[in-house]
Amino acid sequence: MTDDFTTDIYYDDDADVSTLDDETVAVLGYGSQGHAHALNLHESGVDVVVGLRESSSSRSAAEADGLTVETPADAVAQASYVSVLVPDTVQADVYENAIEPNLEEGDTLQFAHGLNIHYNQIEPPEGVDVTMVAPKSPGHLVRRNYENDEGTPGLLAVYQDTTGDAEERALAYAKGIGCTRAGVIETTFQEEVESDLFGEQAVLCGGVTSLVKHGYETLVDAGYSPEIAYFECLNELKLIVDLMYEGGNMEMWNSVSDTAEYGGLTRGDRIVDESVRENMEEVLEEVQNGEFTREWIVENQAGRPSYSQLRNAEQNHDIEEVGERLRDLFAWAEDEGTESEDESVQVQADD
Ligand SMILES: NC(=O)C1=CN([C@@H]2O[C@H](COP(=O)(O)OP(=O)(O)OC[C@H]3O[C@@H](n4cnc5c(N)ncnc54)[C@H](OP(=O)(O)O)[C@@H]3O)[C@@H](O)[C@H]2O)C=CC1
Ligand SMILES: CC[C@](O)(C(C)=O)C(=O)O
Ligand SMILES: [Mg+2]
Ligand SMILES: [Mg+2]
Repeated sequence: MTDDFTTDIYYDDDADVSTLDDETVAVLGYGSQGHAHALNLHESGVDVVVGLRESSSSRSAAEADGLTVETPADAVAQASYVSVLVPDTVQADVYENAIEPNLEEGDTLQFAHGLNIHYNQIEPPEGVDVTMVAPKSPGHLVRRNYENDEGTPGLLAVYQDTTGDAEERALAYAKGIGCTRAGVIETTFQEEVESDLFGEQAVLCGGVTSLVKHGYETLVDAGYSPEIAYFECLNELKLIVDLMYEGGNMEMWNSVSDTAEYGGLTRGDRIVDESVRENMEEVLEEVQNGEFTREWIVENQAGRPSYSQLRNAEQNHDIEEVGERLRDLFAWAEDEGTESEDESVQVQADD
């Protein structure tokens, strides 16, 4: 742990995976986060059981990876530590039907995102610990980083500590999935949920795709070739962000030409201007006052009509088709799939 920051940050030396010796960890779900947590914990020496529906399409993958698979209810019944890694929208239902009836006093109920606890969709009983270990990364990279002996930063929060060991146990889990290699920041469920929802909506997922599409459309509508617009506004973004990731904005500014730096510094704030900042504040308020989560719950209850429509529009945007054709021609292009797509990007960055 270091004292240099505004909050506690934990590293490998602060955690001990053997805290979970003699315990079974149930990982519910084998999707993006679930497969990464289950495999990383398993390879860290933790006894893991994966909880999946009988009909689950992920069952064969988990079994092929050498893991024991049970139904969610049976997995919880066998375990003293339950990691809830099914989608946020089904967690309340899975909790009611499979988790709550099988929880025992002293068990740990853990999340990778605090939405259902923070917005009161799940109300855990007294007598169990409720914690969160939230990797700040897509699950496939949590797995890849672990396999490469690297770590993934994460957040840790304790919502309810009845055993007195909640923090120590969550730290052991965080080490088991590789997060303490990179640093685990102590937080609260509220701070994790609100900052995560804001970040993915305004900057990381929503903001950046919108910026890319607007840039691409502006060039194509002005008569430039879609291929050039794709490389300029989407492909090169990864290379620019790699520099920001490695050394902050200054490393990026130092690497690009003076012309790019002057143009960016004088024009950037004209694009993302004060009105964008006001929009960001509105989006944050909708997260804080629960409006976004209420909307998302109703959208799911209605069968996701808007979500499906928006997803189709995104899928049918020209930039997808142009990008697919171009990526197929990359020298390192591999078979389809998240792993191979991730690989291809990595090779490009290393070049
Ligand atoms: N995606 C990410 O990288 C990140 C996610 N998180 C958080 O991690 C948690 C998990 O998210 P994520 O990994 O994206 O989830 P996924 O959508 O990838 O989870 C899919 C898995 O959940 C199973 N599942 C779906 N519905 C049910 C159900 N009703 N009952 C039992 N199992 C079910 C699926 O199996 P089946 O074949 O049965 O459908 C599959 O194994 C969420 O809280 C999320 O906010 C946090 C940080 C990043
Ligand atoms: C940025 C999206 C994320 O919050 C994540 C990968 O961290 C998510 O919910 O998937
Ligand atoms: Mg998120
Ligand atoms: Mg996130």
